[in-house]
Amino acid sequence: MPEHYNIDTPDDLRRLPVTSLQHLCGEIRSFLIDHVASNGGHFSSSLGVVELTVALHYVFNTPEDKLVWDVGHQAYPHKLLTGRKSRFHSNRLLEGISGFPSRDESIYDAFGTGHSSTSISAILGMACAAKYRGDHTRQHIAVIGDGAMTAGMAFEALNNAGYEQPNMLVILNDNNMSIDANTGALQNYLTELTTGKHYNALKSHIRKLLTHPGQPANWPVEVARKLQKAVKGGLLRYSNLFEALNIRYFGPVDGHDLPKLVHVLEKLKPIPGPKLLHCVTTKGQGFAPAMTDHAKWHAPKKFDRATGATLDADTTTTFQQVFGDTLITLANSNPKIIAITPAMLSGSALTNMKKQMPERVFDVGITEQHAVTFAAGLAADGLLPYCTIYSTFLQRAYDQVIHDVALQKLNVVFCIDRAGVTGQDGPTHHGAFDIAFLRCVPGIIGASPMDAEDFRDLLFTAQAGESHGPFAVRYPKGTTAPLPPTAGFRKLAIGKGRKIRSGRDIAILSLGPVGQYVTAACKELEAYHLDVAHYDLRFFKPLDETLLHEVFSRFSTVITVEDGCIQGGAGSAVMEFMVEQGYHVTLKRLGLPDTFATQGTQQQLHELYGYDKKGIVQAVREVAGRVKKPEADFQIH
Ligand SMILES: Cc1ncc(C[n+]2csc(CCOP(=O)(O)OP(=O)(O)O)c2C)c(N)n1
Ligand SMILES: CC(=O)[C@@H](O)[C@H](O)COP(=O)(O)O
Ligand SMILES: [Mg+2]
Repeated sequence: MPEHYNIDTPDDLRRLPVTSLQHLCGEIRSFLIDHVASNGGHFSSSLGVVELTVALHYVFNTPEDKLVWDVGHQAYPHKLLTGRKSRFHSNRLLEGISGFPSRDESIYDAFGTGHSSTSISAILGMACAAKYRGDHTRQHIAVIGDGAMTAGMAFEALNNAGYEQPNMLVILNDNNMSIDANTGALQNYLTELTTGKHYNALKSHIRKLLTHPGQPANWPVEVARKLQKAVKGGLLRYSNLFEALNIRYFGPVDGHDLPKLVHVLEKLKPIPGPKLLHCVTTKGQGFAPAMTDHAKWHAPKKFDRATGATLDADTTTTFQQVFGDTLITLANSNPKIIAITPAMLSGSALTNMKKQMPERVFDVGITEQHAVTFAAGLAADGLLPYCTIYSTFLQRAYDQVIHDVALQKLNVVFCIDRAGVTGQDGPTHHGAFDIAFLRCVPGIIGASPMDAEDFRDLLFTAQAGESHGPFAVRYPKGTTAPLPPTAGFRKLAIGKGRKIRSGRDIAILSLGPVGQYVTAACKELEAYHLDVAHYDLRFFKPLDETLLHEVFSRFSTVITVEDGCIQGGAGSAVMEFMVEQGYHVTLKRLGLPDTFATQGTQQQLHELYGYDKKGIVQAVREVAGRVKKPEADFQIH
């Protein structure tokens, strides 16, 4: 940030002459590039809205006027201008500031975001609240991207806004990109609007016709007036999607032309009712590599700012790679397999499959609810969809999982990516709840692999048999030991776990890759003369009752470990079994406590919440009475 401008708050900004603003934008960009180059984070969306952010805080009276950033991954310039410059070095770090707007963090963050397409509903709520209170002066602004605009929620809100008619401004930040290429008919429509093919051409034809020197003079005044009214109220209105919803459409405007933006926003300010300003920007503006390879620069890791080369390139195998490769292999031998992603094509490692078999991969936009019901439709017609959704985003489609898939016993494979803590995106993005919200759904099969081989086998098993209804496989973001070179597929028995290690003193039941921590902990516990048995549950539904009977009849102390919320999770399922079967043993459940897990690296969070190797060793020693339990289960200093 510019030392000589010394901008800490929008008030400082508003004291600058409009002519200084472009220079300030350059300095903000430079700061952002430096910061993300050394720390990683969301990048190109923020670079794309620098001018827009400056213009909004310049023209509107934030924080009194309300400003909501959709998704919030583009809000870094907003954070820098609203008092968080000095703390920005801690962005996304444990105990640092959030990478997204957060009401806990700043009065300038009118609404917390992280998940997409909530901004119009939220700002409409605030605008209606102001109207209800009789406040007709406060301004309400939502900034939403073209990707976020593809979601049903955005249209539900527009539908409502066009009816309620409160004072609000939606800024459609159209950079013609989602994380990957934006898909869907809306994108084509927006491109038509920006290139002026239809709406703007029609507008100017009509204007010409009505102002033609000869014509109107020859028409009776009344006829000309009626014609004008009809054209504006009908033809023009219904040729624009937003106008048809009773929302005044303005634009397109160049979102990097700062004086123009300031001028347009000033003009829009006094216009009552809901308005939409179509703003065209370039994702990654100001950093050449990010302006071309958009997907790569959406949220890069550390990089060399001079060359754009990635630093600390990760060469380890990830669950995502295993998923992408396995699905291609399975699809090659099973023509029924179809992949679906709601706008997370590269994040879900489906890019190669899309290249190899484009007609079998559907990127349906940011539409989790639709994605699930679309999968249900494909399944109802005999295909086998692998519906790949991040755990946190699946929360949106809960009713669709129940009503459209499970109730109809349709064969949909839910590939639940980013299960467990996801890291620096923090509480909005952790996959904490899927076990708890899925395991109460009748008939669903729910599994989580401990390693890459098991993962492949589960994906194979989900298509290798008779009809099974919904089959969910949850797996985390990140690294796994690579597959053995000769690994073939094994069909796994549904609802069967496995014994990893025998032991006499205590049994640990784990679900998913955290089983690796358990393996390491059991070894370490030998040094404390504790002989610990380890079982991999593999399935959280149905539970392996035979295995559980064995465990509860042999051990008086049992610990469960999972990367998910404790309340309602796999450990809770085990506890229900124990109580229902009349076993009386000491049971300790490790996982995420009853709080929204904070941000930090995955490793830091596993440690913080006590289910990494160290936490497991500690828990075993505590329940075995070898060490005293600390005061609190977990603490954030
Ligand atoms: C409900 C939900 N689904 C998916 C995502 C992941 N996601 C974050 S940003 C993004 C793309 C948004 O595109 P757009 O709104 O155009 O913003 P841009 O990245 O282009 O600035 C996606 C898919 C999310 N945050 N929330
Ligand atoms: C803002 C958002 O929702 C995405 O950009 C998300 O941060 C991607 O997460 P991954 O990096 O784990 O794909
Ligand atoms: Mg976009």
